[in-house]
Amino acid sequence: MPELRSGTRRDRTNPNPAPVAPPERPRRRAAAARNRRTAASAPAEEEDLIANAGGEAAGEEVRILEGGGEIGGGVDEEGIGERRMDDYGSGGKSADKLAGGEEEGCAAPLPEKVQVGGSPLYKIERKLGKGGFGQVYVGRRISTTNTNGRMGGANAVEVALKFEHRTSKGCNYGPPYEWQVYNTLGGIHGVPRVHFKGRQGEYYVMVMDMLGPSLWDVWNNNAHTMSTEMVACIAIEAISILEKMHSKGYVHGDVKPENFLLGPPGTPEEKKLFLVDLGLATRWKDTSSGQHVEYEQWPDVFRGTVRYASVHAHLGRTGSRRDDLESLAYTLIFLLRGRLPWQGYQGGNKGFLVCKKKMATSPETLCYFCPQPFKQFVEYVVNLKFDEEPNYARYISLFDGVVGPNPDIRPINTDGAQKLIYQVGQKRGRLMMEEDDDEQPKKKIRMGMPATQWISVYNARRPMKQRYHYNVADIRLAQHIEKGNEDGLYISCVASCANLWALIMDAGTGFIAQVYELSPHFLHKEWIMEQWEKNYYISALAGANNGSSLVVMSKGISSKGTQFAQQSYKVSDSFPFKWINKKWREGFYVTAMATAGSRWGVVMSRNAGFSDQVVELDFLYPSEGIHRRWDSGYRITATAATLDQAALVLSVPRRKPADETQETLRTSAFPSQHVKEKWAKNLYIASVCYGRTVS
Ligand SMILES: Nc1ncnc2c1ncn2[C@@H]1O[C@H](COP(=O)(O)OP(=O)(O)OP(=O)(O)O)[C@@H](O)[C@H]1O
Repeated sequence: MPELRSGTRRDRTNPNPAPVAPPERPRRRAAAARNRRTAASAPAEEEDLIANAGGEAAGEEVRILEGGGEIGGGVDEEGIGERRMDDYGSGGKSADKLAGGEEEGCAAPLPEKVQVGGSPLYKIERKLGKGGFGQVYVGRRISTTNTNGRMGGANAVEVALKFEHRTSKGCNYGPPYEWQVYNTLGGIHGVPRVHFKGRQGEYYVMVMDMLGPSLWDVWNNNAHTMSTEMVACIAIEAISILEKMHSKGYVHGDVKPENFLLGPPGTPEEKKLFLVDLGLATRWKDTSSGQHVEYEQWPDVFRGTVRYASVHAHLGRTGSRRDDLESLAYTLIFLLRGRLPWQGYQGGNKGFLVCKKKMATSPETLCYFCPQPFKQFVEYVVNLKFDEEPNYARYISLFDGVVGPNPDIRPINTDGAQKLIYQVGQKRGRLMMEEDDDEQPKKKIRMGMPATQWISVYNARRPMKQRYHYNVADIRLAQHIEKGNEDGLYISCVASCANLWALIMDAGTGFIAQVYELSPHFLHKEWIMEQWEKNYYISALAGANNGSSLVVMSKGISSKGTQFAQQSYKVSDSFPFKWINKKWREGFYVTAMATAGSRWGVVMSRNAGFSDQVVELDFLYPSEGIHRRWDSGYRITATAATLDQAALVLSVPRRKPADETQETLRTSAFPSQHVKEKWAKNLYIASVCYGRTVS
């Protein structure tokens, strides 16, 4: 198991942000819960209540009911629809990292001389740089053994010595995790070679090839500018380095200007590009099976550097090849334009605001004033799927027109890229990549145009009566609910749009009793606790933009439905994933969810009838994630959305339904007509919410 480093954030002397170092991600279930560095931005917590009900009988599962709501959107007058049993016949189926270094209060002084793992003896000279974990110094060889007097290689007169203190979080389990990665990647195209490593006193020391300035240094020393040709050459060569790294099964995980170094000045390698700092590298390909690693999302886990991280990394998705390329795209635009649109955010929710801005910035806006190839590159990489193989050769060829035709006089050595283009050309039986004829046109995301919509989810059920009401004002709620109850229907979901309610009532809930309350609070604790005392549990809730809420609490039938054994809810200013994660470990599952304005309300219950649960959270409808989860047996069981984000909870039911069909719809108006079409196919609304869907 890889050890990963972790620590707390601190500012660097370098004005650029350093990576955030998260604590270990908890293991939720057997599948691929790898150690991660996580960011800890605890949301403002307001409620965390538990109802401990004594022994309600548990039988079969009750469908979990949910609702969500948001403001905005054009809505018309109140509507109602009903599917009766006789409608369609009855035969149908239904950071910054903290290094052990001098300024951080780690008292251990660096040794004056270093000799580790059979290396020559080195005298420590000037400092080359410092990151969140390590500090890097020049080591000058003073022993005379094994020397041929030349620079470079294991016998070099000057080497780079990377020190990590043994108490640094990255060394919790022994030597730094980065060492393992260097074992595989050290010395491949664009990665410096590590010659010796070992522990000396309080420090783990890695002896590596000495390199020159970073791209950030070059940009900084050149009045915060860099020529288009230089950046295009960097693009070309960096893509080829990433291709090589990826071909070895790794993603770098922290691509940024500070981690690209040039060779030492005055040497034949001074124009050669290297990528360093492999402390966040992870495998995208499983070593033994050769398969792509499993897709996961842990919305409170962040790895990398906020400014350059991919949107997927912000959202806690498993790192894959696309993330390095997206970070490279931001690196290039930064070097070219001197600034990225999401710089300058501060405060506890900086990560959220930066990610939101990244999602809201179209490639056109990001690359305004940049030559066309940069925009095309951004467009390609932000549209890559989780396990999609990037077309590296094609990306490289985008920059052909921006760099000079003679590779020998380019500001950056592009040998690696030329080799790659040549190899791919050979493989394909042609020399260059003009095409791609075989590429399907893709639906573009991140158009910089946010939209809010209804998200409705439909499950296959045996024919039953279901009824919906939408655009319901507060005062009309009671009469609809009473009428429904008279007809033998209970509320299964609620939602809100523009301070009006949507109400789904049906005959298939399995409830035996139900109460509800419309309250000006999100949520009304006293009332909920009173009902908990009477063994009612929250079965659906919705919040309006004005802060009011509609909470529905129900009792289940023991012979037909599961009665929750315990329930807990939380209201918070950001999506409370940390809390959800904690509750998962205590045996709770999300059973209802809603939003009021930008606040989230999440209800979790024990004995919920699920064997596993995941969350998909995004700044748009997370289509790719949902399809992946569907393929692995999850079904959406709760939805909610704010104006910024949509969250979908997907669960594996303990009892598999006879028909697992589930469909979703996104519509700008309440899907009144669509619902009828779904009913005709015995698909019934299982969840509905209104909020952010596309951008
Ligand atoms: N081989 C090298 N030759 C010259 N300078 C180097 C070398 N390796 C690292 N440096 C310098 O030291 C700095 C810190 O190194 P590195 O990024 O590996 O440390 P880190 O603590 O893992 O950093 P981070 O906080 O980015 O994770 C680099 O930005 C670079 O300036």
